[in-house]
Amino acid sequence: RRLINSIPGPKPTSWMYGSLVDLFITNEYGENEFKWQDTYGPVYTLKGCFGETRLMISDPATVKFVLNSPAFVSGATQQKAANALFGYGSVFMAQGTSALQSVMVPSSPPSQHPRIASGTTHKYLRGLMNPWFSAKNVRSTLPIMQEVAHKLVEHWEHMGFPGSTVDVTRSMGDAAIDIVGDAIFEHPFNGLSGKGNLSKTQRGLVNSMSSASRSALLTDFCLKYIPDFVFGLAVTLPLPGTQMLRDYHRMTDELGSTIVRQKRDTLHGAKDDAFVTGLLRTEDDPYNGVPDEQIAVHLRTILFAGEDTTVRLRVSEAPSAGCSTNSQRCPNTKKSLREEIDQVSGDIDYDSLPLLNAIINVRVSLPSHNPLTDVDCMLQEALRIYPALPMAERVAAEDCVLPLSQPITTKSGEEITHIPIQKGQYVYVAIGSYHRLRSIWGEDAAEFKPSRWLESEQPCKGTALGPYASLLTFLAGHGVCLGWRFAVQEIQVLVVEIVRNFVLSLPADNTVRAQCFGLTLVPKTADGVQHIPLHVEHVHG
Ligand code: HEM
Repeated sequence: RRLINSIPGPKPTSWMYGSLVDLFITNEYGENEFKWQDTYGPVYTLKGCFGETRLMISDPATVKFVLNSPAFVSGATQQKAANALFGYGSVFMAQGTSALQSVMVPSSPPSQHPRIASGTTHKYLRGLMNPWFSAKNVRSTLPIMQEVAHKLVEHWEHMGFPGSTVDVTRSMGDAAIDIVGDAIFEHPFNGLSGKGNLSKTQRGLVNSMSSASRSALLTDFCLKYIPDFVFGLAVTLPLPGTQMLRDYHRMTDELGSTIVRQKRDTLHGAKDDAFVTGLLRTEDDPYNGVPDEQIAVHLRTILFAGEDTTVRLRVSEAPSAGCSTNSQRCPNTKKSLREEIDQVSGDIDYDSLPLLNAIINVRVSLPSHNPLTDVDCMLQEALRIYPALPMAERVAAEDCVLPLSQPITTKSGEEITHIPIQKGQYVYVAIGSYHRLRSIWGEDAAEFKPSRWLESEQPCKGTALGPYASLLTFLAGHGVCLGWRFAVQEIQVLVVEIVRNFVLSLPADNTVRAQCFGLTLVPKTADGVQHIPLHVEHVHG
């Protein structure tokens, strides 16, 4: 621990909050974090609440180790929050060691469970879900996503969006929920039609958790010292926040039971390729899968993982896709992206649209003559610059040694090439900082520059860490996002449909900022309101 304390880092500005206020409560996400990286390099220390030392890492060798090593698990706070939000048994919290005892299904203790005995709960749950998220399966959901995208356009028309300035986040969230319902759970969640309360309740819950404040930082710190049973009792207190959580659980528990009942009724004991079927137990193999009542836990996990992250990303792209009025950022883009999309008709091969994918950083093989490469495209590289989760928190479950790809000079002038750390050490995997490392992404790493994805050389110089375009946006290693293919396809489909029909622009007097809290990026306007007001116009007048 002494060596950790000799690793340089920013001076704390408060004894109570350390540097966490400077990390999280800033006008724009990364305001201080990216400067710290420039000053101290890709591995530095940071003071948390009451003098606790945390490590910030963006060094690819260190990040790779942390994300792949079983020695690192989700932190206690994250696990408690996941327990409260999703319920015991979520794949998210199963990364933690304590989860291994608590997660799995009271009716089948791990010792009696052949598959769990040979691995961890986390691995087991991923094994149940992973097949559904294969490239082939995700591609088969394309028509469903396209149908929801058409409904979104109709909804905007019906609501009279064209000609006005509106917050589109709500309807984007409704569309994301409908896509999860129709494509993954084969059940209508009625977000866009307004007939269901699910997306409204979920939005309320997400918004209530997404505010950066000093008291939230303290709560976050204290949570890990609160025993599970006390936390469990606290969640039952009659407070507005906990009431909302209970309503959400009641609603999703009922929805989960309905989905299971309908699935069992249609299957009649047979099997199909559906996501839910992959989780269900059967009479022939009662120890495989999860009990019926746990489907609601996975429903909540997928709803949160698939709605919150994706909607925030898509909305941050929307102005640039339809072309922001910010001429410094994208003077030509509107025409070129629109042209690219207008040129295709019939069945779209989304992966073959260079500009569209440059926005979201898909690497594509370009045609020999690409009319768009000379376009000074300045669309946001949304996935790189605005990763929905710009930081992942992990804690060492045992003593271990972290590798470094470049040596660090300690405060005492000693050069070290690895860092021994003790059990209980908290680490932030700094995803947003990694995406701004000049050694990896070039001198212009901090710039919005989609054209980097249109050049013949890979923009990422170094070992690829994530599953997609060498980005860490979907993380990497054993906790890598299960739904990354699904998310990418969903973004492609919705952006294309929106750009085909509408021109979006940011109102001139309203700058949207991204603030980081609860570890996700939250878009806000200068007055602190969580929304993105966009001016919507029809494409053709
Ligand atoms: C742009 C959209 C998305 C982004 C940026 C994103 C990012 C991430 C990240 C960074 C993690 C790791 C979190 C951590 O361990 O701290 C994660 C996990 C996860 N994501 Fe995504 N995600 C997106 C969309 C989706 C979608 C659409 C789904 C499902 C339909 C999904 C399902 C999951 C699940 C189940 C996990 C937990 C994996 C595990 O713990 O093993 N995600 N995602």
